[in-house]
Amino acid sequence: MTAVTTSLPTAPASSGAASPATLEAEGISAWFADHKVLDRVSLTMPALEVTALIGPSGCGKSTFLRILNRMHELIPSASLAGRVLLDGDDIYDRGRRITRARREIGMVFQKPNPFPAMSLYDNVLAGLKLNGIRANSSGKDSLVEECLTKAGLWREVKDRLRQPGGALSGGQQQRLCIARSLAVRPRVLLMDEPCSALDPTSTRRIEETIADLKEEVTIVIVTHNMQQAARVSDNCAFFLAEQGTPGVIVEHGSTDAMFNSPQDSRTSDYVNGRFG
Ligand SMILES: Nc1ncnc2c1ncn2[C@@H]1O[C@H](COP(=O)(O)OP(=O)(O)OP(=O)(O)O)[C@@H](O)[C@H]1O
Repeated sequence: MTAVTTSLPTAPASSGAASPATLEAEGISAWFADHKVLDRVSLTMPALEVTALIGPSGCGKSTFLRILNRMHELIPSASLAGRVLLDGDDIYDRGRRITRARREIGMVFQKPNPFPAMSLYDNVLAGLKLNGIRANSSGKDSLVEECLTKAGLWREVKDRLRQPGGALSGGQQQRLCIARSLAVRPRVLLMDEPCSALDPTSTRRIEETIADLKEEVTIVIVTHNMQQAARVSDNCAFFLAEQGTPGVIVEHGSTDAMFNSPQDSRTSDYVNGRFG
């Protein structure tokens, strides 16, 4: 139990985790200036499950992921159409704060990005201040332990919490970033190729962390690694942008079905490594 409190009206309760939410994308199209890169993409990403977004380079997976937590609109030339519903509420609703969407729907990036000179302890808590969430010191201590434990890093770092974030290995840094994301109690965690900069052992460690986290938070992961998609996800969506056309979802469904009995020959070719 933590003593985290917040000034935000919709913030997580003073103790316990926020509940995982279902995320639904409805008819998402996206542009960079007049270049259309996604065309009417719809996908349900169920709570308590891991959804993998797969497909060749440039088909719009990362763009789609950034639309899911309102990061796409940070790019000056970017625009979009469609809706994103978090347990039925449109995150793009005019009355809804952008910071709320980014807190409820966290993001872990390809390259671990801890604050290198900041202590491990402060790295975990870095998102609290940004989100206007207050905690007393015992609340902070327990939150740091809880998030590092969930991220699978606590045992490795519990005796050196005052060391800088930059002193960790790449894989540990990525788990630190996961702990930092968890500290603001997200309901969904988006992961954009979180293992692509990591060695196989660190990759396996992150995959174990993902498996442990899915009871806590809905996970959507972009990966180029088909073995990884098969290992970590419950559902997959296969994106494709053919011959300069905008990206679409060719097929989506349970990971088992996508890998063992795909309906579309392009899905079969992709998951079996015949292109991309
Ligand atoms: N900031 C940007 N400005 C202009 N075009 C962009 C920008 N970001 C992405 N694009 C274009 O949007 C399209 C989709 O890119 P995106 O990065 O979403 O694809 P992706 O499937 O995630 O690729 P990868 O697997 O290589 O990361 C590409 O044509 C890309 O060149």
